[in-house]
Amino acid sequence: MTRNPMPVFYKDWEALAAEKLERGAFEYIRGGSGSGETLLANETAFRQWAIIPRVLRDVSSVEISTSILDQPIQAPILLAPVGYQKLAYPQGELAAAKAAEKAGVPYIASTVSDYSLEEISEHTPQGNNWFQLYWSTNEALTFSMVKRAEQAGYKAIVVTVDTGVLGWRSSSFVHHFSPVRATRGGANFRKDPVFQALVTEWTEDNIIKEIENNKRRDHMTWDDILRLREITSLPIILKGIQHPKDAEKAAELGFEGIIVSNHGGRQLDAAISSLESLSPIVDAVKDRIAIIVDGGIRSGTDVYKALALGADAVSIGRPYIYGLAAYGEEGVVQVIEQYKSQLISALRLSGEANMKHLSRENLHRY
Ligand SMILES: Cc1cc2nc3c(=O)[nH]c(=O)nc-3n(C[C@H](O)[C@H](O)[C@H](O)COP(=O)(O)O)c2cc1C
Ligand SMILES: CCCCCCC(=O)C(=O)O
Repeated sequence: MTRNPMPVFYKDWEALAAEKLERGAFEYIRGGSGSGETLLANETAFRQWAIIPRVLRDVSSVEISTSILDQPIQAPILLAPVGYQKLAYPQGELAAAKAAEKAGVPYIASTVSDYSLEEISEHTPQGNNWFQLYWSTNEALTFSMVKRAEQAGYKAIVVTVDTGVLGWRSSSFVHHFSPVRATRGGANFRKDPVFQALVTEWTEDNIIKEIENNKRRDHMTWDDILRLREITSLPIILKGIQHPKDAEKAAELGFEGIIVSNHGGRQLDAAISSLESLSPIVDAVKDRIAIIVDGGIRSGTDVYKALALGADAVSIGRPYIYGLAAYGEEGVVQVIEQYKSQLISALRLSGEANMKHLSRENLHRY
């Protein structure tokens, strides 16, 4: 028997990433904001739910492929937008997006990617890529990025709405770490014609200064996002929804979906865990729009619990970045395949052949 050299558990992937990466980079990826309350709560919320197995049901065939935004996907799992992926691996976003393409799941490319949107899509001709938008201080730049995403074949725009100001990133203070400087990054900005016109002198310092000046708007409102509707026909997903009233508003305004997320515990420390946010949001929005949840999803059984509580799909951040740091594209494929087989196993062992039938009745709350 050949020994599988890849880790199996999240903690082991994390430990391997810690060995491979420079300390500041690893802590930037691993860390949360403040004292890490929400980071921890995201994971522990899953431990408060248990699966109640059913028996004597035919589970000889179990299907985990599904669709999201009318696109077929091989599992209800997406790769969350994570910026600066060269920190984890030299081929960064290219390797991660290729892994998503291979595994048949969507890849959400961040605004602050270390490869441009065009490079990512050229490397993944069969990929289901979505674009995550940080609303720039410069609206021409915002809309230019959206147009580039459309032209490069991206299938949805994910607007992150929880990052008007950056969370109190304690690990970055301790390690004095700047991800954009560490990767000499911002390739996606550098490729943008509106951005190019903003940089008067094309030096490294000026480029980074302009990225910092332009990457985030701190006074974005619902009206801004509604203007996006006028310039793109792509589905729009709002990422960073935690309150049922905001979910309700997103549905009323006709957005196609939301990502229930606290940014992996990196923004408001002491914010509610993602899983705890989910049920009230599902109740508020019912089946009107797609609901994706992220934060603390560390195995296929966590995916099962999120689906049973009403999510249509989940996205994962750190887990695949650790796979990327450990073994590049292959590591990311391995992480996704482990989630898939754990989900299949959980469905079989709990007597559920059809994951669409999962409901709160499958779960017990301690
Ligand atoms: C290193 C790192 C960088 C991230 N960069 C972005 C980003 O560029 N845009 C964004 O919307 N979210 C970003 N996120 C948040 C993720 O999209 C996602 O919400 C979070 O990682 C989910 O939690 P998990 O890591 O526990 O799975 C980032 C997260 C990490 C860990
Ligand atoms: C515009 C805000 C920059 C954030 C950089 C990436 C990110 O989201 C993170 O959590 O870190």
